[in-house]
Amino acid sequence: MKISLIGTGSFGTSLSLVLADNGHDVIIYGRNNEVVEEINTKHTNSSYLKEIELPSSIKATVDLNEALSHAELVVLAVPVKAIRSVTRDMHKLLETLGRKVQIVHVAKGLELGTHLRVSKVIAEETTTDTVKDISVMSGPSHAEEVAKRSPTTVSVASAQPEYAKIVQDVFMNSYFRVYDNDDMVGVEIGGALKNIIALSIGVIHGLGFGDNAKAAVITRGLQEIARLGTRMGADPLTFTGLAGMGDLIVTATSMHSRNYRCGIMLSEGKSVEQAQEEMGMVVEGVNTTRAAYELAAEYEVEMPITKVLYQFLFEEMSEEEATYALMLRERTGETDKLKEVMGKQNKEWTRE
Ligand SMILES: NC(=O)C1=CN([C@@H]2O[C@H](COP(=O)(O)OP(=O)(O)OC[C@H]3O[C@@H](n4cnc5c(N)ncnc54)[C@H](O)[C@@H]3O)[C@@H](O)[C@H]2O)C=CC1
Ligand SMILES: O=C(CO)COP(=O)(O)O
Repeated sequence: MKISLIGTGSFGTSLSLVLADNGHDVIIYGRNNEVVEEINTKHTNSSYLKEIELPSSIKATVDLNEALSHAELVVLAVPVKAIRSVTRDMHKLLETLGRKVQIVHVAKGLELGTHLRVSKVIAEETTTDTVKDISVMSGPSHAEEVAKRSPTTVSVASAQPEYAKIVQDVFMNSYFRVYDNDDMVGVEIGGALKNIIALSIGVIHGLGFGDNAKAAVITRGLQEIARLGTRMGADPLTFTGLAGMGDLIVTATSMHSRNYRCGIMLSEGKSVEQAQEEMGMVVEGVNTTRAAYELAAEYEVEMPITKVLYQFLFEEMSEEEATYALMLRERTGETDKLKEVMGKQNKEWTRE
């Protein structure tokens, strides 16, 4: 299949390798001339993936028009904050070209201000004249390990299940396994909100807290992800899967994770801006903490870890105050609030 990847960062590049391994005709669009030149001439992308040799069949371009002229399937691998402008540009070009494509996005976050899931942002900026379907692919998949062809599993969800199957077919191979899932809300919310918990775990790791504290934040974090997600229409079961627990484990326990590493830097007294600058790659958890904090208020869902991280990041709450705020909360049952949300939904979870 002719596939265009948008974004020559860590994940876009590693996915281009999977697709090239599967024999697809792959072009990758990036805005940075040097990176594009390096992919085309040296078959490496050393700014994002160290010591990885890319298949020489992968072509890169700085011309979005060229990338889209080629595509049947477009894989969107840019940070959440770039999704709206990139899809707006794509829509205009596709209209001019008279072309219609399938989109699968891999971005993990919520849009600031609107609090929208990424598929909703894409839908707002495109029409059925230019886009056949929008899918999301998400799960425990550090770019560094995918690029080393280390066994990886992810989920794909789509509003129209037949399109999820196309994504599954295109990506699946002996080291990259794709499960389809019919819960788009859950897959997107799991991927977005795990970054909040990974950032929190980075902070508590940096502060020297122990494994008990980490397990507590991971587990209670998953409960609050499931509460907000279920309230938004997700299937609670999705959060026990790859896009939920799976991605939470991989991000909250690994030095590959930019969110986890950003948390450690914050615990060392660096500012959010310093940490992001030093990372040189996207840390989605910062904006997503703000969006999820606001969304939780909108949906009237309790999210204590998100709230405390929000106050720590944006309102100068100290680590000590943050710890007390969590540990000394009013006593509560372990699963009561999730059950309450599930009861309130009082309807079948929705595909969209
Ligand atoms: N790195 C990973 O292991 C994984 C990342 N993701 C998600 O994929 C998304 C992208 O992440 P990474 O590739 O890791 O980020 P990255 O920071 O490594 O690369 C981002 C790329 O997007 C490009 N970009 C930014 N704005 C752009 C624009 N307006 N037009 C064109 N290109 C633009 C940057 O130049 C850069 O090449 C994020 O939402 C992330 O959460 C998902 C799964 C795994
Ligand atoms: O989502 C990821 C792995 O599944 C990568 O997480 P980070 O963005 O924290 O690096």
